[in-house]
Amino acid sequence: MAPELVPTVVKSGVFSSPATLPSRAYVTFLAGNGDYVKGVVGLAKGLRKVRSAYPLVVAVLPDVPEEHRQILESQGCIVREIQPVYPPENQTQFAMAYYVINYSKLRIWEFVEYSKMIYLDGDIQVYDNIDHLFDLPDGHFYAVMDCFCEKTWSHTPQYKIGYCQQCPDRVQWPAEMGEPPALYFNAGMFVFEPCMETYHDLLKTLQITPPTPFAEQDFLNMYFKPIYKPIPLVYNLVLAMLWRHPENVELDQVKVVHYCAAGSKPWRYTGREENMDREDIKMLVKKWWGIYEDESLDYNKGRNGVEGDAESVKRESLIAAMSEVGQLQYITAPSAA
Ligand SMILES: O=c1ccn([C@@H]2O[C@H](COP(=O)(O)OP(=O)(O)O)[C@@H](O)[C@H]2O)c(=O)[nH]1
Ligand SMILES: OC[C@H]1O[C@H](O[C@@H]2[C@@H](O)[C@H](O)[C@@H](O)[C@H](O)[C@@H]2O)[C@H](O)[C@@H](O)[C@H]1O
Ligand SMILES: [Mn+2]
Repeated sequence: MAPELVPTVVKSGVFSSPATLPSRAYVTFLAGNGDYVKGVVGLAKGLRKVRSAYPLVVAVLPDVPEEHRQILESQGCIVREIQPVYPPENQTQFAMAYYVINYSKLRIWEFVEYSKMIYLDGDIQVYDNIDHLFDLPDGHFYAVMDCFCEKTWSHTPQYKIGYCQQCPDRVQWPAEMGEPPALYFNAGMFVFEPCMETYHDLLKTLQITPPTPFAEQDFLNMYFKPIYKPIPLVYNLVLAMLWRHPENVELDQVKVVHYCAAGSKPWRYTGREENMDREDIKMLVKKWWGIYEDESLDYNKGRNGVEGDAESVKRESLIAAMSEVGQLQYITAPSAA
């Protein structure tokens, strides 16, 4: 009988036991009793397909029904209930009502049992392993730059003059309009460090910040501007880039797709909205469904769909997380025979 391989972490003076491993996790946000839960199930299965070493935490608002929470737990998600976060009472009419609930995303800064987290919207799918982003240097806020060309931006000066950060030379920012807008990220995906001090300061700052059309996305851009670092577009393809800036997109290199364009949510896709009849959109929606419907990707199923026991699943992700530390060595356990 082959000796059992037992992983052990070489004592590097940093991690003496699994309990002190740097805990990392993906996190997403779920509100309401509607169909976004399908997006989160798809995301959980997509992360499993790319064999991520880290769990997916789902921050759920109180209005997410128990049935949906159980579906997520059955897919291996860690479900954490959060309370809503509202912007200052007297001005909510300025934020697109649809987006107001997204301020509740700010609760994820209190998940301090994790040293580093990658936030992903529920309408995002991960098609290549991006665990390496957890190794980005601490002290920064990493996210992909957004695009200003969709009608959703028609309230902004940059939209009015046709300026976009994705192609700053197409329409020069006129000197008479002062500084061009600071680099602005899409808040559907970002790498951050939970921290109670930051969390309390975020909420305190929010209470004196009038809501704006892109709600928590605008707020996060303002708040993290000093430490924001853009990361390549392959980590969050905002679909509008395909028709607004095709010269910036190499679709076969894209690791993360963000189904945020109107009509692009795969679980309610009809193909009738503008741009939704494009071949690349149809391919990306089909790709999302391929994962969502793949039963071999259900939790506790092995690579070939063979039932894997929960222990083996846990050990595999612990080994992967420990190998992350780069201190992992295998020793052969004494033969039991
Ligand atoms: O009814 C809703 C609306 C939003 N969300 C969550 O909030 C995120 C941000 O909303 P959305 O992705 O629709 O915004 P977009 O990226 O399309 O602007 C979603 O991905 C979900 O994770 C949700 O759970 N239920
Ligand atoms: O609450 C505001 C939202 O703002 C962002 O979505 C926008 C942004 O991507 C625009 O650039 C698009 O034009 C637009 O369609 C899209 O809704 C985030 O994706 C989402 O997570 C959330 O923060
Ligand atoms: Mn989104």
